[in-house]
Amino acid sequence: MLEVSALSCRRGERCLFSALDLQLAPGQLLHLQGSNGSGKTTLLRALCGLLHPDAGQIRWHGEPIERLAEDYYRDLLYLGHLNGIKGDLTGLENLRIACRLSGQPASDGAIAGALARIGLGGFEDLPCRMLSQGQKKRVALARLLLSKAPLWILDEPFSALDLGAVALLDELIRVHVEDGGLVVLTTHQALTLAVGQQLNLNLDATTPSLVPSLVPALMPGPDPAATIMEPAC
Ligand SMILES: Nc1ncnc2c1ncn2[C@@H]1O[C@H](COP(=O)(O)OP(=O)(O)OP(=O)(O)O)[C@@H](O)[C@H]1O
Repeated sequence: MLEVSALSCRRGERCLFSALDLQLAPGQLLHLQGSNGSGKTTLLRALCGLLHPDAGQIRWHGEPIERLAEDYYRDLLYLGHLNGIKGDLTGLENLRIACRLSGQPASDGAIAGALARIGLGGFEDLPCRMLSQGQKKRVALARLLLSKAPLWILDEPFSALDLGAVALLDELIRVHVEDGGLVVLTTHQALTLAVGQQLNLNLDATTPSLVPSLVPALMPGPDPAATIMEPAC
């Protein structure tokens, strides 16, 4: 169980969100939405322990994440929107390092298998700077196939992907949630993915609130013409 209580975050002079409460249980997905600059990445980084909130607490299985430290990071797979891919390394080398750093080393055979499944068979030994944006994204997403972490935090995982890769990622997320995993993700698009237990959180709301949704889960997207509302910190 991931629990957020009374979380507040400022960046510069702006209060991005305040007094935010949420709970995510095994087998649930949280779709985080909001306009550009509303604080989605900030919230994800706070959930990963990469950024200290101004107030509030984040607990994993009842323990504050800063106390759990490595025990929390072992349970967490975070894919940021910049992919975390080193251009001078091959896909295989990038994944070998990422798996080791996450405490779950993978064999080269397993990594090559994951790259093949994600549509990069034959590209394993190419430096990633020579891959297209979508192919780099696929290298990063191959970590989903190699990780045993129950909690996936994914920042814009669908960006730059073609239709085939979107369908594959939909499937990976759906199976993970059905198997009792937890997923927090951001997208600017409506989510086509259908999972049984989906929550939506829109940071554009003055007081962000959690909305459980039916399947398929579609929340109205943010209105680009809408005035940006400042939550009170
Ligand atoms: N290091 C920083 N110092 C000051 N302000 C920052 C910093 N990082 C981000 N911000 C500001 O915090 C706000 C929220 O940024 P964030 O990246 O969380 O938004 P987002 O909702 O993920 O946006 P997008 O949809 O464009 O990716 C932005 O206004 C941004 O300028």
